[in-house]
Amino acid sequence: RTPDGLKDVHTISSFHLFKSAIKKRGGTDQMYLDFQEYFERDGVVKFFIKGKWICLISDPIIVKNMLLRPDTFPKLDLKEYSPIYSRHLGVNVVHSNGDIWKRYRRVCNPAFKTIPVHFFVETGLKLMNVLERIDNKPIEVMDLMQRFTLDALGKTAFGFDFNNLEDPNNPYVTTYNDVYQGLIHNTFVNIFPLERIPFWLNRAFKKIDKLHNLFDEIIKNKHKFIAAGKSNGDLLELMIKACEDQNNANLTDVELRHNLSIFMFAGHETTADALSTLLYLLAVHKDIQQKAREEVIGILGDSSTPSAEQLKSLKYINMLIYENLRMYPSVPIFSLRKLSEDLKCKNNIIPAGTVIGIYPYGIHHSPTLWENPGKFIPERFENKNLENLEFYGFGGGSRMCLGNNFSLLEQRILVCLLLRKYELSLAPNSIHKDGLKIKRMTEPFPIELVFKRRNE
Ligand code: HEM
Repeated sequence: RTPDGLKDVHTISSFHLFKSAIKKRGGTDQMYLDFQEYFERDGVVKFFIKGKWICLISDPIIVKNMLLRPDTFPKLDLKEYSPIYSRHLGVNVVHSNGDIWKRYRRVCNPAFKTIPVHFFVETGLKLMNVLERIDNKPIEVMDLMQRFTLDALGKTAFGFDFNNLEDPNNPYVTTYNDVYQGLIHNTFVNIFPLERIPFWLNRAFKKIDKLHNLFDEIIKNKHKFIAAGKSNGDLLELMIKACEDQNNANLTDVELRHNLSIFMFAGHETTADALSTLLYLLAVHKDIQQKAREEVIGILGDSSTPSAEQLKSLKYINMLIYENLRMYPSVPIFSLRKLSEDLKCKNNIIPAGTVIGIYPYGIHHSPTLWENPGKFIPERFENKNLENLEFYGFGGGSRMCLGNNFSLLEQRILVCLLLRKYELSLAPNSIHKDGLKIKRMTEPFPIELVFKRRNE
């Protein structure tokens, strides 16, 4: 039954959600089109999932206010949402509140200050080797980007090589994918109440525990590595060292594991999706692709890989990255929050206790906030202060993305390497020739691109 306070908020029916999942028409773009009238008029719609009413908020003023007052709009305890998420991610820096969150941030912040860029370059060069072997034939980029970002994140987060680019079927990758593709990012698991079936849940827990064993082993080895006086500069090492600071409370190995798991959760698919849609946009906007290439060649000169200084100067590439994230925000719904007080949203008063999801797609595509929101126009971000734009690709306020610079660097490096060497175009007869077709949430149907070697 709908609670009284939510009666006037428009409902996306469970049948609609089900139909979207089955018909593979569950993209966040289609959801916005189907319910744009209500998002624009009320700034909120609701749906029922995992035994809860969830309100999706797209009103920019309310969203700004929510992000500036995290104590009034705390994150939902994962235990209340899903046993699977809770088992894998525990209490971590994304889903915690108050003092626990502050304690985690004190340990994580210094780790993200010095990002070991060379790992991105090394992994990027490995990806170039894969492309070299393909030789002008169409290749599916979403899979390729997933493999690249997993390898890059494994190395930068804990100095571990998943080797997904060279050997995608190795047991580490399979163990990881069993949890992420099979459970965490699986639409059916997220829509249907499978977690209520004890047999199914037990099997899911076994897969999660297997991945935990791998992470625990990595943490154990890292302690030994540091004790031997060695250094690699990855996030795990920097976090362990930050714990040694007297002002920081020590994190237990389980807390370290929960936070490393959330870095994988928050940083792998997000960057892979962003890179895939960006490469697609470059492939279909040849003029923009050429302008971006000219910037890369102008700044890099003869060097084949970018230095940290050169990366800072890539202004146009940065604009492309932001505009891509505006059009295709790779976090389509922010981590859920629970209202600690009633919330007035235009004509509705949403009662305290309601679960809320911030919906950036609705803000980024609102015709009242952006001119021609469906068009790829990187110049929107030229000389603009991001705070003055209704842009929430990386969140906002004190809970803003901790890995935004990490991801920006990773994306800039890969775009540089690719544009310098290849000309990108959409494969002939692509289903995306009249616009990107999204299958579920932010996941497009496979995108085949041709990487044609340039005559330098
Ligand atoms: C294109 C890539 C990425 C996008 C679009 C993105 C987006 C976001 C967004 C929207 C939030 C805010 C969520 C909320 O308020 O509920 C967030 C938070 C966060 N992100 Fe990212 N992210 C990306 C990459 C990464 C990477 C690579 C990492 C780490 C390796 C990372 C780690 C985090 C963490 C730890 C938080 C939580 C911060 C806090 O609550 O204190 N993200 N991200």
